[in-house]
Amino acid sequence: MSQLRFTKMHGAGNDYVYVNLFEEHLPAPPEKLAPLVSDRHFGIGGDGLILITPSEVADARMRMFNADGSEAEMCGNGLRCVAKYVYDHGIAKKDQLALETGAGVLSVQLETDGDLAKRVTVNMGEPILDAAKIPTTFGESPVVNQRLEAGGREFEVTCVSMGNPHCVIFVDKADDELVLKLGPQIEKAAKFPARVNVEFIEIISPTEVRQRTWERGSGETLACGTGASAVCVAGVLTGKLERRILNHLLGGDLELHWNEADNHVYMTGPAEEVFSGIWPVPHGVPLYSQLA
Ligand SMILES: N[C@H](CCC[C@H](N)C(=O)O)C(=O)O
Repeated sequence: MSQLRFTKMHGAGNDYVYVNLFEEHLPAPPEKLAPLVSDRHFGIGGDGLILITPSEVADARMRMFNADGSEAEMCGNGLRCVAKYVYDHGIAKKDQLALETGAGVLSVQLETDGDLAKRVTVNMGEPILDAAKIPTTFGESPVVNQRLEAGGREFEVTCVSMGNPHCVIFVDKADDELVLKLGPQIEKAAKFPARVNVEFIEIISPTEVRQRTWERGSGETLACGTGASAVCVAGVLTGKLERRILNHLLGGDLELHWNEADNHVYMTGPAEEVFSGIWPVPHGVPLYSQLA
């Protein structure tokens, strides 16, 4: 019987199953495991699977798989938790880490309390505003206040990539009709060849917003760190927000700053370890040992 040792962590309620590949070996392809471990009734439960692996170019590498098994280039809440895990478990006992992601090697600053990391700031790098690189099929760049039709309604959308694609929509009320009905339609809209994460934003003030998120490959999550970063950029591009904002997400708050000096976005927020365990891999999963 194949087993998988895992750690459950969350960043502002965006929870993932983490596997430390410095010590473990995956018994099966991650894209097959992600839907199974993410199942909140028949599995461990989470928004997806995150692998923490050795890196040739950084203190560690993060690979992130959504609950549907699709691999994403970057995960903001996930990277804060990876940083905390790397520090707390002694993989690299430094309060400034370099972490390899699908969006490049990113630098991370930890606020520690003795042996444990409490809050984490990620330098998310520069936003990608070129339409074709987001990717979207909108003609002009940057993609600001473009019209998108979904569910028989028309929206003004602003699109940004933080290594992964985001479609930001400023609304009066981010209700279930928008998030749960239109979110999945926009996620798969033809304008987004790689699908897209969708952020519905209520503006409280030029420095404060409330966000609900329909995530590519995972559905509604309690928080989305790359999404919150994209919202900060979209807010500045549309003239609605200042460069430094507080974002209230369902699962907690994130602080964002799109720094004019270096054009980098900085995201600060919590990272929590919830529990560790051993998951017996169910019969029928195509194990590597059987694929050989
Ligand atoms: N669903 C996203 C990946 C997770 C992003 C989010 N959980 C975050 O904290 O950035 C995508 O397919 O691009």
